[in-house]
Amino acid sequence: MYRLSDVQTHRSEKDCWIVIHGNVYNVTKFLPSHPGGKAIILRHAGTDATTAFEAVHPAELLDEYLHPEQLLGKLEPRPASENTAKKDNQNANIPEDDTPPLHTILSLAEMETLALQRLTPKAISYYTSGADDEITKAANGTIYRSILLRPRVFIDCSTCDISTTIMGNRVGLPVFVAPAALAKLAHSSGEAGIAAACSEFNALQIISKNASMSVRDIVAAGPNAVFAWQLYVLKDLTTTERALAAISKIPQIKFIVLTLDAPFPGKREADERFKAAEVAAGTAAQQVWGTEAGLTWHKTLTWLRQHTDLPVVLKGIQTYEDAALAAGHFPNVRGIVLSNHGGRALDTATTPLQVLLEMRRSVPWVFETLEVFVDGGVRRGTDVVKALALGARGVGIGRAALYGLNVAGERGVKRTLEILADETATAMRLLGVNKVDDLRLHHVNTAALNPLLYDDATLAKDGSRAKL
Ligand code: HEM
Ligand SMILES: Cc1cc2nc3c(=O)[nH]c(=O)nc-3n(C[C@H](O)[C@H](O)[C@H](O)COP(=O)(O)O)c2cc1C
Repeated sequence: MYRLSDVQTHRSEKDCWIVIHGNVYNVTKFLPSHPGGKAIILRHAGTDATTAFEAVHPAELLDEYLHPEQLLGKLEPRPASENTAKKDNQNANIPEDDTPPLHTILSLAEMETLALQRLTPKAISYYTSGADDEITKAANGTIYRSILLRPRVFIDCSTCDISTTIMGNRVGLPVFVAPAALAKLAHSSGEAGIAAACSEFNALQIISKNASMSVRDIVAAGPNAVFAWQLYVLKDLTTTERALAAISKIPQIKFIVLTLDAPFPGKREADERFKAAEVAAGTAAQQVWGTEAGLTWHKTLTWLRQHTDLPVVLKGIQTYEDAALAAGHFPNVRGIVLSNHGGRALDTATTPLQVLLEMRRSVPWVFETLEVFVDGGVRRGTDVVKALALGARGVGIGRAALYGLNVAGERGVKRTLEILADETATAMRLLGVNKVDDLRLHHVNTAALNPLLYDDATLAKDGSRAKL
């Protein structure tokens, strides 16, 4: 049993103790490998960091990342009046009463503008940043504007059904919430707020491996939502295997999404600058990455099959060759997400929409074998119908959900999904389409993008499959 005064004497980089949930931890060795940087932990060194920790992390993370010997023992209970736990106001928002009536927010762009006025500087640098010059981040969205829609007339569109299925699960709309870490930086309701909003639409939420709340709490908040769980394979495989075993006991999780486009962190300068400013005396902020960089097709997918019976979706596919490799070879792989991590990983990488078109051109058979999803830059219902017409089964939003969450918690995400659902239905009606499956290639003119597509003439001619 330790007293707080004992803990207070260990507050340096060479000797750092913190208290979380009444337990005293020696985190000295963990400091350099903390993915959020050492500075933020050092700010709480020698204190009770429970409030700060809970503001961004679920309790499970402690067992996952810290070794048993780093748990030193219990903190002597103190009367509530003496509770010195630091109140961390890093996630403080402008009070929600300042939020305009949500029905007056008409577009995702407006929601984003509002969020950017409210989010803390930390959250802005973490959420908005893209890699390097943010060329891919911007292109993900602008590329949708190069596709023109081809509406048909004299088609009865008095009804319009935007529901569909994703990996065999009925969902109320073809838009899903992509996995994004640390939703509590946007709003205290965190990923549970997103789940509750998804529940209203029977929508899919893919829960990030780096969610700020426990998966059980998230799924409990969304009784009518559909859930998948996103996986980063950690360097410590046993820890990942334990996490997969825990997930398999949560029946609401319908499939696993393995993210592949970030084997190493991208250079997100806005975020690095923020972290550097947090670090004392100009010490450079290190890039820290806890995920395994040595994943390969056979080794990793065979290993994964041994640890989960759930279908697997590969996220971060960025070429038609990899789409082809994913199809047909591994029975557990049933889907792919064309994604470049919202422009957060490799800058100037191809946009998901181009990859979708390249797949149509070079490996159209993949659409019969796998469910294909896209994410990145989706802001309008017209974006959604374009991706669907080209063969995507569903379209993900990342930042847009976090912005809605920031503006008004669950209600803000609900409004975000409502805007996209309404815009999607309007676009379908005006195109002369009354159900999702009727959106077809002839509804889009993609000619302007032809010069921007990767041209592998040989493969296109003989139609041969990419080799493993
Ligand atoms: C001591 C146990 C802790 C563990 C095991 C831990 C673990 C992690 C992990 C795995 C991430 C990665 C999330 C991502 O990349 O998206 C992360 C990020 C982060 N952690 Fe911790 N953490 C700990 C303590 C703390 C404390 C005490 C704070 C204080 C507020 C904190 C604040 C953050 C923040 C703000 C991030 C954001 C990541 C970023 O800026 O890139 N963590 N932590
Ligand atoms: C703040 C933030 C955190 C993210 N965290 C994850 C993550 O933990 N796992 C993952 O697979 N993708 C993550 N992504 C990528 C998203 O799943 C998605 O691919 C991307 O945000 C789509 O682009 P958009 O933000 O333009 O919609 C994150 C994206 C953002 C913006």
